[in-house]
Amino acid sequence: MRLILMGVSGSGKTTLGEDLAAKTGWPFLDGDDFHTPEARAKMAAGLGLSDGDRQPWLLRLRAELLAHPQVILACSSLRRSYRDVLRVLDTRFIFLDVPPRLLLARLQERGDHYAHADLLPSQLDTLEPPDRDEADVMTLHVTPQDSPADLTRLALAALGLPHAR
Ligand SMILES: Nc1ncnc2c1ncn2[C@@H]1O[C@H](COP(=O)(O)OP(=O)(O)OP(=O)(O)O)[C@@H](O)[C@H]1O
Ligand SMILES: O=C(O)[C@H](O)[C@@H](O)[C@H](O)[C@H](O)CO
Repeated sequence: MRLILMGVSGSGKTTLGEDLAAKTGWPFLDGDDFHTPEARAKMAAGLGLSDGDRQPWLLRLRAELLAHPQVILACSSLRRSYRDVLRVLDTRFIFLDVPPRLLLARLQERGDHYAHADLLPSQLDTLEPPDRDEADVMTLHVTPQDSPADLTRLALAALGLPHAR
């Protein structure tokens, strides 16, 4: 399975991805590591990326997915058209749906990252939640009470994967 963790900045993709990778032994790729320096600088300045900025990045991530039949990828995948680029054989998505207030609190707390809270409005504007026909997307409605361990358990159960390696 190629598992893609989607959601806006601060939704917890990296946290969940690293935990799932530790549990499953599958490799973990973070979409953040594939941005160009220019794209990072733009986001660090609080400016959202355009479709044109994201296109080469999505194509790089698609190539990574094709090269890794069993992998966990953190990628915001905000628009339907972006998800369609990432849809290769045996792809599943988990959408981390987090209330904006919780996202804001997390991003204000997080220090060591180029994406700050000022990027959040453009992330939320760009987000297209999964359409009804996107049967390969499973949504996790995250509350402030859900610890990383809770979300890992829910994700593993939803995917039908064993809970421990
Ligand atoms: N379940 C959780 N409970 C509490 N805090 C969390 C949870 N998941 C993630 N966090 C915290 O929220 C912040 C954002 O998480 P993370 O970096 O994993 O998000 P992300 O979706 O990968 O963000 P980005 O796309 O900007 O890289 C981090 O400081 C992380 O420690
Ligand atoms: O599509 C996007 O705008 C980007 O993927 C962003 O979401 C960042 O990569 C990330 O979320 C911030 O670190």
